[in-house]
Parts: sequence; structure tokens; C-alpha cells
Amino acid sequence: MQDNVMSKAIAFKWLRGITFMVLWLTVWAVAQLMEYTAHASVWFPASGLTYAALLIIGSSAVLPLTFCAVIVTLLTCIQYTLPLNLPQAIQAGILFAGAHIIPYWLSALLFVWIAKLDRLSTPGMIILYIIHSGVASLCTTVLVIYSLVFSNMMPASDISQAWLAFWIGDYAGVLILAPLFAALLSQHFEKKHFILTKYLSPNQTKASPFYFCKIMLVTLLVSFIMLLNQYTQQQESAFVIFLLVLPHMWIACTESALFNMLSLTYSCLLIAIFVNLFGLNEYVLIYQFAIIIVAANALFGIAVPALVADNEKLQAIITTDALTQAASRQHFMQQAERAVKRSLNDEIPLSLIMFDMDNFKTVNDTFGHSAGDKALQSVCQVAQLSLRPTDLLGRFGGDEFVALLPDSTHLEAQQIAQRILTSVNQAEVAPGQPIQCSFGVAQLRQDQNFTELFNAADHALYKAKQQGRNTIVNAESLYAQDLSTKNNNTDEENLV
Ligand SMILES: Nc1nc2c(ncn2[C@@H]2O[C@H](COP(=O)(O)OP(=O)(O)OP(=O)(O)O)[C@@H](O)[C@H]2O)c(=O)[nH]1
Repeated sequence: MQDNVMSKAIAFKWLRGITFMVLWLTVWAVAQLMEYTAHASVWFPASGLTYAALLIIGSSAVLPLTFCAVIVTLLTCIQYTLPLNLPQAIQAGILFAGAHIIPYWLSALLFVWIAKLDRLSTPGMIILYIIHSGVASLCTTVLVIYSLVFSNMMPASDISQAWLAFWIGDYAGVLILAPLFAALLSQHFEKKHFILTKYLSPNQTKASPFYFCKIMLVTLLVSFIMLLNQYTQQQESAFVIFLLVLPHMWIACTESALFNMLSLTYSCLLIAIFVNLFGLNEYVLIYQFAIIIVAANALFGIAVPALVADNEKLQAIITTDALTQAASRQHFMQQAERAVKRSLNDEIPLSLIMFDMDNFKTVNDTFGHSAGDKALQSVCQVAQLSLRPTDLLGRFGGDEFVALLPDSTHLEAQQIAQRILTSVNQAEVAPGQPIQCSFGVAQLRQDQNFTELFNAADHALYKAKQQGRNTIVNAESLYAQDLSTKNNNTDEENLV
């Protein structure tokens, strides 16, 4: 039984390895279709697959990649009828494998190591990736060209004119396709060296309803520019391809990472096909550089949703109390100052309810801090249920909450406070131990600012505590009492 499971696992690994090799050879064949001069393609997608495999699978990818390198060398010898016998061709293949794999492998190892340090954010990782893939593809280019020369597969005189196109083709292949291939391989290899989803979240896999229109725009733009280039046969018209950065930035800022990369792949394929179709070999370097610039820009677009999400998280941390999810004191004050100004300008009522749990210190001491925390959360939840969406509940201190009620008189606020008190009393810290709170209610007067309104509600709360707790005191009744006390004193003074 165990042997059966083992042999199935081995068969699966072989099948996966062979599938990977078939994929690599297919991708290489596609690059051959885009070859515009001996050994140089408009872009070389196979380098993207190599980099992705070394990044995700690591050393396990080296053997299948070496096999592939030997096979394509043999095919190249046949394609160009090179004067090499079989052992020489195999030797050349192994040399090519080393030159192609080693720089990408070292670069992937360094990239994984830096990612594991966990010091860089998504934009930092993207910059690192753009630089890394550029340097790695340059090193690969130098080594591969010299390996071709050394193996008599390419004359040394071709180096000066081939290296730049060779490099940019490889660079474009890695830059654009490695993330896509990495996403593909991540789904099929359980033991991953690099976790791509840490930087590209899985929910980034849907296209917007306008994606098709954006792709149509890209298609029209590329077709128009390349037709123009073919018609005019001038360098200037080839440079117009740099305008492609505009729709791609639009896609980058509005679409998910996956569709961003897919549209880049589509543009590159389209350009490569047109170059071959119209014989625009003379201008190929311009197109290659345009691909790199557009891709590097669009890659930064991937960071935009991540930056927006980070910003939203920070905003939530600043504006929300972590324990109760009520507004933080700072956020509450900001909102309250604005609401007070609006209320005074428009002469509409505004009230404040201030409440504080009763004997909360005893709750903590008797039932423990976490029971106290739960009680705070319950109070907040029941208070939120009694408030309208336009009201704002804030946590001001340990067990002290404030509710801002725009467009409400002190009588309406008192009713709401009563509703909160009733529901709070139905919640329990422990069986038979209802939660209790004291409330102070105040309405904004025309001659008051927020601090004065706050002090009035605070004073009312203090009175509620004095009156034996678990009750509500309205500041209006205190003003009335103050007034009658003042009148009585004046009457007494007059009598004296
Ligand atoms: N569990 C818990 N306790 C807290 C938190 N913040 C403050 N406290 C405690 O809340 C208690 C607040 O007590 P006070 O408001 O001073 O007094 P009280 O016991 O509620 O008495 P009265 O307000 O006079 O009814 C203190 O014991 C604080 O340690 C918190 O986040 N969680």
C-alpha cells in the first residue's frame, strides 16, 4: 500500500518534470518564431520561465533546464547547419546550460534571501526585481554569447552587434513573463522557495468590465504605430511606440496584477509578430527598449493597489480603537469639531452623550482583565445598535465613551441614552452580573464651542455618578437647577 503511494508520487514528479520541459521547449519555439536575426529574438520568453522556475522550485529545476538547453542546442545546430558533431553539440549544450542557468540561479537565490529578510515592502520588491532581472539577464547574455563563440556556434565578429539585442530580448522575457510563470508554477509545486502571493494577493485575479476595451486600445495603438513605421520606414515613427506606456499605465492602475502582466505579454507578442510580419528588423532595438520601459512602468502599477491597501490599513489604525472598533479619541475630536461648526452655522441641534462604565475597576479585579475587555466590547456593540449611521461613537479613555449626535436635541439624545442604558443592563460581565453605566447628556448651545459642550456632558456624567450610578443626567436640568439656585440666592440677597 505504502509502496503504491510512493511509486505514484514518483510517477507524478516525473510527469511534472516532463511537462515542465515540454513547456520550456514550447516557449523556446515561440521565441524562435520571433527571431529577427541569428540567435536574437525580439524577446526571449524562455528566460522568463527559467527565472521563474529557479525562483519557485530552486535547485530541482536545474536538471530539467539543463536537458532543455542541450535539446535546443542540438536543434539550433540542425537549424543553422552548424559544423558540429554530436559530442561537440552536447558539450556546447551543457556550456549553454551553465551560461543560461547560473546567473539566473544566483540572482533568484539572492532575491529569495532578500525576500526572506522581510525588510522590503511590495514597491521595494518590485524595484529590486527590475534591477535584479536586468543584471541577471545581462550576465546571462555575456556568458551565453561567449559560450556560443567558444563552441563555434557563433562567429566572434557578431558579438558587438548581437549583445544588446540579445540582452534586451532576455530582459523583456524575464521582466514580463517570470511573474506569470512564477504564479503558474506556484500552483503546481507545493514546496516553494518564494511565496509570490505575499506580494500579489490572490484576490487580484479578476479583470474589470472595461478590460476588453483597454486591450482593444492597446491593439489599435500597436497596429497603427507599426503600420506607420512600415509605411514611412523612418526611425521617428518607430519611437511613437513609447506612447504604449499610456494605456499600460491605465491598465496597471486599474487592473489586477495578473491582468496587468497578461496585457504586457499580449503587447510584447503583438510587437514581435508585427516586427517579423512587416520586416521591421532595422527598428527592433527601439521596440525592445519600449517594451522594457513600458513593462517597468506597469510593474510599478502592481504596487498601487498594495499602497492603497496599506494606506487604508494605516487610516483604520489611526481612526479606530483596536479593542472596541469605536472611533479613536483623535478621530472623534476631528469629526466633532467639524460637526459643531456645521451645527452653529446651520443652526441645527447637536448633542453629546458621554458614558462611563460603573465600578469597572472592580469588574477587572473580580473577573479579570479579559472579562473587562469583553465587557467594553459589549457596551460598544449595544451602543452602536442604538445609534444612527450619522452618529459617531468614540472611545475616550479606559471605560469612557462619547457619542456625537448631529441633528438631535438633548431630549432625543436622552432617549437614545436610555435605550443604550437598557441594553447595556441586559448584557452581563458574568452570570447574574449585569453591566452598568452612567450617562451625561448635553446639547450644544449657540455660545458654546466643542470643549464647552464636552465639559457640560462630562459634568452631567459626574452628577450621574454622584446620584448613585447606572443613571442618566441631562445637562439642561443642571443649567435649570443652576439658574434657580442663582435666582434663590439673588432673592435672599435682596431680602437681606
Ligand atoms: N479591561 C480593561 N480595563 C481597562 C482598560 N483601560 C482601562 N481599564 C481599567 O478601567 C478602570 C477604570 O476605572 P475608573 O473609571 O477610574 O473607575 P471605575 O472603577 O469605573 O469607577 P467609576 O467610574 O467611578 O464607576 C481602571 O481600573 C483601568 O485599569 C482596557 O482597555 N481594558
